[in-house]
Parts: sequence; structure tokens; C-alpha cells
Amino acid sequence: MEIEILHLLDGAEKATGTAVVIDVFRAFSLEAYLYQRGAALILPVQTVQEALDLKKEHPEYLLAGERHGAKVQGFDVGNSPSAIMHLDVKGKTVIHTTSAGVQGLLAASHADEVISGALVNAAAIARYLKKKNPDYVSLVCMGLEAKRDTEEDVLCAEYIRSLLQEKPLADIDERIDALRYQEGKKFFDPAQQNVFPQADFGLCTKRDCMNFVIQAQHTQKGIQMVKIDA
Ligand SMILES: O=C(O)[C@H](CS(=O)(=O)O)OP(=O)(O)O
Repeated sequence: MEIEILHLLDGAEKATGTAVVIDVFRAFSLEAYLYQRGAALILPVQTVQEALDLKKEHPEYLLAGERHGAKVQGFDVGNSPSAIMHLDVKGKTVIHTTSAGVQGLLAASHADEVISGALVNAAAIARYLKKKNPDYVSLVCMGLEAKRDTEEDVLCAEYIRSLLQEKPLADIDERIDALRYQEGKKFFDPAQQNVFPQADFGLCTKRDCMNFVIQAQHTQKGIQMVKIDA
């Protein structure tokens, strides 16, 4: 198995083999928590307009996502894992649009298979990949707004690679904790709590707490994200 770490939209476009599109803060942590809490299906869409149109067609769907981190007007919820903790998402179909993670999923069109990546299910992703044993794995770090690299996505990629290569990162927990002084510092900024609540940091950095992967599947109507036990 050859493993490459790629970056941002350009990296997603270049991804081949099995692509793991990584967005720890917060798109794919949110998707994992939605499934953990019983959501039925997640539909990633590229634009806000597509998301609003789909919601109009299906008012029963939950509409989630962000632009510049903030919940978009007309959406039910933002991109915040802690914000869905008080919602009943059981059996719900969720429309999801974000500026980094979801754009990466949709851009990875040259990959044979695309799954999402986050710290909450990193070990499950490594188990799934080991079992499938593809010749090529692309670990794509989506960063901030898919425009610049961020520490948490690169760390998640390095962690998954270390599990695949059976070379454990001895300092993984210290490095996860250090994220609070790096990209994660916005979650501790009192002035940004309405967009980046502190609870999201803990939820997004709780590594290996879920035993499933989320796979992008193509349908006639677009892509859907499906939970697969691993
Ligand atoms: O909602 C988030 O935390 C981010 C905001 S940004 O695009 O990185 O500024 O969205 P995501 O697509 O989950 O990275």
C-alpha cells in the first residue's frame, strides 16, 4: 500500500486509489456525530443555493452547514457538533454544505473510492483500509476553507498513516492537546463562541471514539454519505 498525504482542493482533485478526505474542524466530525446519534443519511452539496433548493423540495430534511464557519441564513443548524447534541436527528436525512470538507469530497473525482476522515473515527478508518488493502491511499487535508493547511487535518493524516504503517505516533495525545493553541484556539476565544463554541473542540478531538467509516456513494441525484461499520 502506497500512502500519500495531499493538501486542499488541488490535493483532492489529484487523489487516486482510496481517498480519505480529512476535515477535523468540523465537517467530518459533525457527520460522524450525526450518524452516531442516529441520522439516516447525509447528502453533501456544493453550494448554499443547492442546499436551500433541496430543503425546499424536502422540508423534512435537516439543513446543516457553514460559510466562514457560521450557520447560513435559512439553515436549521451550522457545522457544529455541539449544536446537534440537543436536536433529535434520529432517522433524519441531513443536507450538508461546508467550505472545506464537503468541497473536498466533491472534488475527489479521480479516486476509486472516497471516505471522510476525522479524529473521532481515525482508527476505524485505518482498520477499514487495512482490510481493503488498496494499492494506493490518498490522505487529503482540507484545511481552512480549503485555502490553507491546518494542523488538525495534517495531524489526522499523519495519525492514520502511522496506524497503517504500524508505527504508532507516541505523542499523538500531546499533539492533539496542542491543537488548542494552534487552529483550535478559536474555540477558546470568548468573542467567537457563537460560531466556534468551546464544546466543539472536545468533540472534534476525541480520537477513535467511533467504529465506523463514512463512504461517499454516487447516485443519480448526486453523492450520499453512507455509514459503514469498521
Ligand atoms: O465550520 C468549520 O469549522 C469550517 C470552517 S472553514 O471553512 O474551515 O473556515 O468548515 P469546514 O468545511 O468544516 O472546514
